[in-house]
Amino acid sequence: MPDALDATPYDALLLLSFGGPEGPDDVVPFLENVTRGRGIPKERLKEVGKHYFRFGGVSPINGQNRALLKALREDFDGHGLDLPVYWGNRNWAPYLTDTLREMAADGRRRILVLATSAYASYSGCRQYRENIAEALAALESEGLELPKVDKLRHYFNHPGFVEPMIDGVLRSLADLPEEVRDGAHLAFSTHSIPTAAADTSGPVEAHGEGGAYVEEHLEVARLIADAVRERTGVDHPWRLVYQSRSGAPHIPWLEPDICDHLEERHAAGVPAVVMAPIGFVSDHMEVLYDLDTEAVAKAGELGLPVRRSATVGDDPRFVAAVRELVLERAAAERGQGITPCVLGTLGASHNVCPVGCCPSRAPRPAAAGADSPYA
Ligand SMILES: CC1=C(CCC(=O)O)c2cc3nc(cc4[nH]c(cc5[nH]c(cc1n2)c(C)c5CCC(=O)O)c(CCC(=O)O)c4C)C(CCC(=O)O)=C3C
Ligand SMILES: [Fe+2]
Repeated sequence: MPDALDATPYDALLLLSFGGPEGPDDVVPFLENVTRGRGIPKERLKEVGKHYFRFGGVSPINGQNRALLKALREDFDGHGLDLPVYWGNRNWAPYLTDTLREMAADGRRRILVLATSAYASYSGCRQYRENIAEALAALESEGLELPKVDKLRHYFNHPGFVEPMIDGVLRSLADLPEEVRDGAHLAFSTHSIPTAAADTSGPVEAHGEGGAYVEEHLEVARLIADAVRERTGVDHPWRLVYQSRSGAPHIPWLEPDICDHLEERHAAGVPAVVMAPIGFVSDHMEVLYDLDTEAVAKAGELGLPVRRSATVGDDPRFVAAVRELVLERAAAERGQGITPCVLGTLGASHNVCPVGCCPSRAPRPAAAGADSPYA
């Protein structure tokens, strides 16, 4: 039996995710949950509904989170880390508020949150913190004693997140026909967001052109591209591209779109492209539809060989990274500074989101940050 690991002061980990429909009847109510008050055109919603119906109305994201939950529990058990793991979502059952209520009933007092988003941004960070604040407010109105909730730092540059993606890109390259392999370009893809949201992502000092969102993705892309060059001896040109744009057409979002990029690469004579969805933690609908269906169809029209590389999912290295992140944060809370594990040059992201980090257009209370109304 290994020595027991210590997560004190934390008494639970909460996996916090997006949620997705689990059958055809769930699709419309799910999309209503996602888009409530967000100004998404009706046409776009109808279109996105079709993506889900194409897959029987089932998003793979919940199954992937169940697998991650199981892997985390097994990893913690196997390492003598006595920390229960719960799961709650923003947009579908199990809903965050219900999970937090259950955690409070189980007597959990100090909760650490792992969000299934590795980068800074309103959608990937503050919006989850707003969801935690809403859930805490609901518990408060029910007269329950509130647990203290913290959120893990952004893990985009943790080796347990980057290394499985390096292997994924290498596997995709190896899977391309030999005659186009060495000439292949790499397209690192992430969720497009409004440029205004990108520019104000991260702490105030990181605000500016693209903000922390673009900077962090460029770092991961560079880390993967460098490792691929080292391992193959081939310099594959790369670019950060975007997918899954929604919102009104007159509002600028990050570009280029992956499909436009494939067209442009093809026109430039590039013989093949590997699409690496570095913006996502698992192969959910944004990957299955926007890349594997739509972008692959575009490449087919062009006659451009493409491969899509793997996301981390429940890769054991990612699961171990979560354990390390928990132990790192717990030590920091106990005042025992341990050196955070990171690759590259940006350094470890903050443990506590500072005031002004990833602001929303309509300010709402957000928990688990320096501006939290909850202790
Ligand atoms: C940055 C980012 C991530 C990555 C970080 C993270 O993972 O959190 C992400 C993940 C996801 N986005 C997802 C689904 C959707 N996102 C939408 C809409 C939007 N996403 C946005 C951003 C992001 N989204 C934004 C700025 C909007 C516009 C409306 C708004 O400001 O809120 C819409 C509405 C319809 C449409 O696409 O227009 C849907 C259905 C799913 C579930 C997939 C599944 O079911 O398997 C996942 C994991
Ligand atoms: Fe999204």
